[in-house]
Amino acid sequence: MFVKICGLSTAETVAAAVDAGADAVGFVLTRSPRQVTPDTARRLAAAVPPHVLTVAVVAGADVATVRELVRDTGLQALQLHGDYSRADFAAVADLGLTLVRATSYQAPDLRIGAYGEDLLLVDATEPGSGGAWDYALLRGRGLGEGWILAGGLSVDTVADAITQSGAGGVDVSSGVESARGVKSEDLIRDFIAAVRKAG
Ligand SMILES: O=C(O)c1ccccc1N[C@@H]1O[C@H](COP(=O)(O)O)[C@@H](O)[C@H]1O
Repeated sequence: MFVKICGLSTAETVAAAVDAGADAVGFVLTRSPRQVTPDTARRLAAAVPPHVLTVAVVAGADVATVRELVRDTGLQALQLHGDYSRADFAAVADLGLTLVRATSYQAPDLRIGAYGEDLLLVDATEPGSGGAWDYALLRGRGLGEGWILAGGLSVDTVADAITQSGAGGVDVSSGVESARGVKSEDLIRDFIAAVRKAG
């Protein structure tokens, strides 16, 4: 089971996620209570071992801005939330990053690779809001191998969410915070332990 901890902004919480066994860590480069600058993302990611995927998270910016944001960060993956077309994905393919298409569970084209992406992240309608949804809606929908579930997951709900949805990975932001935008090292550890137990 693939686990991504998103919205990290301090060296301590990045270390907690890595030490607890996260497969990926996300840095939000777009308007959010968790927003970090590209410089901060680069500094934080430099301390992450290469086996942990470092992900730039961007929502709604045009392709030129996306390219500018990730330039020089050294991050390994790009997670795009919003109304991006197949042409937009093609226009960032040359960056050589692992491409993550983040989309709502209500959107069409729920299949890995439909836009040339490497990973499909299926989220609530409002990314980063902590809003949960009916994860069972996606069970048996044939999304492809290893799609990632997101939206309102927490230590208490993640095991059931995995069972209900059949997802091969999970992503969390709000559910590992002590206050909006403030990550908790204990919750990060507890969340990853809950996923490992379930998976
Ligand atoms: O975390 C954010 O603030 C954020 C902002 C803009 C786009 C995506 C964001 N995070 C992603 O949102 C989902 C679920 O978050 P939550 O657990 O419901 O808070 C996840 O994919 C994050 O990567």
